[in-house]
Amino acid sequence: MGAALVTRLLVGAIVALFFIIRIACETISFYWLRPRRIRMIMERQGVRGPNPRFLVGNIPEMAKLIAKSTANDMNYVNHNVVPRLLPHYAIWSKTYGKRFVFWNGTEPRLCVTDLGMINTLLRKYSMVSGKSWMQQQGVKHFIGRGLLFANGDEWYQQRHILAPAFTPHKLKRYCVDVEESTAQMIEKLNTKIREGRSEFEISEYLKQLTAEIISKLEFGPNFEKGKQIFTRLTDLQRLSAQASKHLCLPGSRFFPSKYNRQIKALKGEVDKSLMEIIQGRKDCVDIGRSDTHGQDFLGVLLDEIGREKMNGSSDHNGFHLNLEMIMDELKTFFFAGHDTTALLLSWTVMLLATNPLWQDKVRAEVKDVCGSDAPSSQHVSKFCVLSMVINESLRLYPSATLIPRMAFQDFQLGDLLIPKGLSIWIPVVAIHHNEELWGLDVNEFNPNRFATRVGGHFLPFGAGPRNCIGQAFALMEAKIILASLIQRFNFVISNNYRHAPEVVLTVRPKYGIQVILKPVTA
Ligand code: HEM
Repeated sequence: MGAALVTRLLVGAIVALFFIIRIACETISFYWLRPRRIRMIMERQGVRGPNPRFLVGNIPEMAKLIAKSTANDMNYVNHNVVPRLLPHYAIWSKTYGKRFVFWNGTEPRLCVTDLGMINTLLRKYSMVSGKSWMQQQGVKHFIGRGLLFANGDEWYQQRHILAPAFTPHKLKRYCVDVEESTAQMIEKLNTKIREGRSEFEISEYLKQLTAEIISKLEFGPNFEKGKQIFTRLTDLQRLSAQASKHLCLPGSRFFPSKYNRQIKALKGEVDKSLMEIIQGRKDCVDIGRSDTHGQDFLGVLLDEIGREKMNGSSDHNGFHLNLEMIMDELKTFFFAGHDTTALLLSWTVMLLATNPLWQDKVRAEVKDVCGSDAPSSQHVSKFCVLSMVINESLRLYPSATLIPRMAFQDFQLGDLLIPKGLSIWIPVVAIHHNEELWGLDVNEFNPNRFATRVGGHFLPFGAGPRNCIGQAFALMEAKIILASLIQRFNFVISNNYRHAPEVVLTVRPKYGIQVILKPVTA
């Protein structure tokens, strides 16, 4: 009896020791050996960069540079934003050349601006590269395993399941919601003007508008509840944005720190409310109260689960959608689909408010195309000048400053061997402001450059199979909203506007966009 107990204890101790040694080895490999190996491989190929510090890499240096470059507003509305938004890129690309490696904590990141390499990476290697562990950890509590952060086969199957939600027929349907919500916002603005107000912080209105629209797209009749949930999700996004500061230390995500506790509590609250909507919609069909899950995005996803149940198998190579994943997709699409579009609209209003000649040109086009009708999906394809203006806005202020990809296996990219575990960063905002690609007026607002097709150096929606799934919808939505605004109002930039773009996941105006609105008289 005694001997058996001792044997069991001994076996237990050996197993525990085995696991401790394994975890220690994995930690050493992950935090030290692997990064060292990647650094050596890249140095052998002549790619260098700033020296990283243990565990924190170049994060403190980047944080310091950004704090300095964004400490003050820009002197006047000028669009030379790269030294302000990516000061580390501006300095390191001068010191180390067009491609260099820097370290986000223990994650090595190769910065690449060569268009041939970018094209190959985004188009050819979409299955063997993707979002890194560090990035996934940063958004784990916020949007989880939805399309934006999924990788490999899981990403591929999700993309195929979600594509039917963005057919031209569905987009037209969603536009009815865009038109309705825009009309309501315009009415709100008009009421305030009638009450005597003339200055508006327009980006706040546009954020609320796009949040309402994406909530309608996702939840249809349940959109008001969806909107409330998404307010909490925005708080969660703000907390998650600080993740890189909190994830450098090994195991830090397990510490019961104030940050970790706050994030978990908020996530619990958001998930519970979302699950109530999802389950409610599903129950209606299960108990026979309704024979359809609905035409909205949630309906498309629940239909997919219903189809799997009926067929008894998945059409997607064994990949199964479940309610948890639906929740992650709903959060992902809210995150990816409302702030980005609101920012496009806000920057475009700012650009038109500071370029009255272009504002007049767009207004004349809207009058030509729509007459006195409210802009709608049927007008969208006829807005040529507006399209050029939107593209120029996306060039100067792309919501996504960077497109990241981590290599999941070794592969050849141009003349470089990319080792497994190396992250590749495409600095979109720097490419969009590159004089060699765009000409001497690169930092000026000149929509005429989009009068003809531009090449692979215009990347506001990414490229290749992993490009933005919502691109067509975002552009339709933006055109309807901007055309509606410009049809009804003249906008002039207010003296209170402070030009201070900053990056908080996306490129945003630090103090909003203050404009003076005057109703257009016929
Ligand atoms: C002006 C508005 C928008 C901009 C500038 C934008 C930009 C982007 C970019 C650059 C990517 C690629 C990210 C990468 O390759 O890592 C992306 C992906 C994505 N976008 Fe958008 N987006 C916009 C609007 C939308 C809208 C309206 C939706 C949804 C309704 C949406 C949903 C997504 C999703 C789900 C992905 C991930 C696609 C995948 O990985 O397969 N986006 N977006």
